[in-house]
Amino acid sequence: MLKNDLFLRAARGEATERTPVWLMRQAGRILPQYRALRGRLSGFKELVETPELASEVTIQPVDALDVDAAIIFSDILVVPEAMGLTYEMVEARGPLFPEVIKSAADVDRLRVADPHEHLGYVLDALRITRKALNGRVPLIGFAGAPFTILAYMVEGHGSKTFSKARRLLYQEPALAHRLLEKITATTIAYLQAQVEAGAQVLQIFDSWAGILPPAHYSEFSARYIAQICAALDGLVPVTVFAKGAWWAIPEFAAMPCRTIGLDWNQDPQQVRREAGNKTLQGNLDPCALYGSREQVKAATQAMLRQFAGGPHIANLGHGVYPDTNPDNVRVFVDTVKEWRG
Ligand SMILES: Cc1c2[nH]c(c1CCC(=O)O)Cc1[nH]c(c(CCC(=O)O)c1C)Cc1[nH]c(c(CCC(=O)O)c1C)Cc1[nH]c(c(C)c1CCC(=O)O)C2
Repeated sequence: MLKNDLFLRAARGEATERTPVWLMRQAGRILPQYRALRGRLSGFKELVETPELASEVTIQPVDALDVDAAIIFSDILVVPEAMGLTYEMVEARGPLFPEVIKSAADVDRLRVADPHEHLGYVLDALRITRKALNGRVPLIGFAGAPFTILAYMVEGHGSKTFSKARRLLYQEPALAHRLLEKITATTIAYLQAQVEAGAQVLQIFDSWAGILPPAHYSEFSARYIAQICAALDGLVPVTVFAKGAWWAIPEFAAMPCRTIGLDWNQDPQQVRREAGNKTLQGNLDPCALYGSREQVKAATQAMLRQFAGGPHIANLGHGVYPDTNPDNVRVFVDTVKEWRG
């Protein structure tokens, strides 16, 4: 059924004729066709909540960049919204929650969302996209890790420190756990529904993992990611990407996930030693794409060399930055495709 199943085979740990490649945040502002469509709409949320349009921008990078996987166009912040906390996407600023979680009563008011009732627009986008892709490449579904979602729900917006969210872990750990449990229950049902709707791979984004000390990371984040992986075990391959949490690799290695995502600060050989037989994904520095074509090619080859010795899915170490020249993204993709380690 799949014409290109390189990603799925690499995720399962099978040998592939070449390394599969895609980019986190490939659907979005690096593509002029995305910006053109986005410019005709009222805002980001209209795009996310209109399944036909979300599907269109999901497929744009498959056409324009020739990547080996599509990632459904959505956002991790649809989960807090489904639980009862609305977000706004402020132009040139980022996400904003007009109301935040401050007290036990706030946590009590949140619901464990039924994905069919509250996230039907994402499930519809997955169904439409799966059909439109017609087996060209696998479709990735995703969600934020519970801690990263808590960070936005408590802080209310992006932050360098997320100190309000981190304060909660010290001052009211029991309340933090109650919130994390509700987010986890919602996320499990949501990811299972994504698979039913057509997602063939799932990725969990723990974008703010790196701000926690290791002991807090185990207690407030890894523990819930493990529950999610256990609930999805046997369904589809799951990738865990925890930016900055280099110390947590042995913990991820013990989870029933298939792939571990690396950021650009991590050493692939070191991770291979700690991660057993997992597939590794990553990890070119997104800023390497600001170089010349020759520099991009050399940096990509150097990255590929570092992943020798086990299954690898090539990617950046975090999402592609909006001001990246798509021509250089093509050089990255083509260099991976030509590589025969
Ligand atoms: C932390 C996080 C968010 N969202 C996401 C994360 C985890 C990944 C990461 O760490 O980068 C995940 C996400 N957000 C988006 C996708 C779409 C699929 C893809 O990867 O191409 C994915 C997988 C679309 C988006 N999500 C957002 C945009 C840009 C909004 C626009 O088009 O105006 C897109 C394309 C907005 C967004 N959404 C979020 C922020 C902080 C912002 C503003 C900053 C930014 O623009 O990157 C929250």
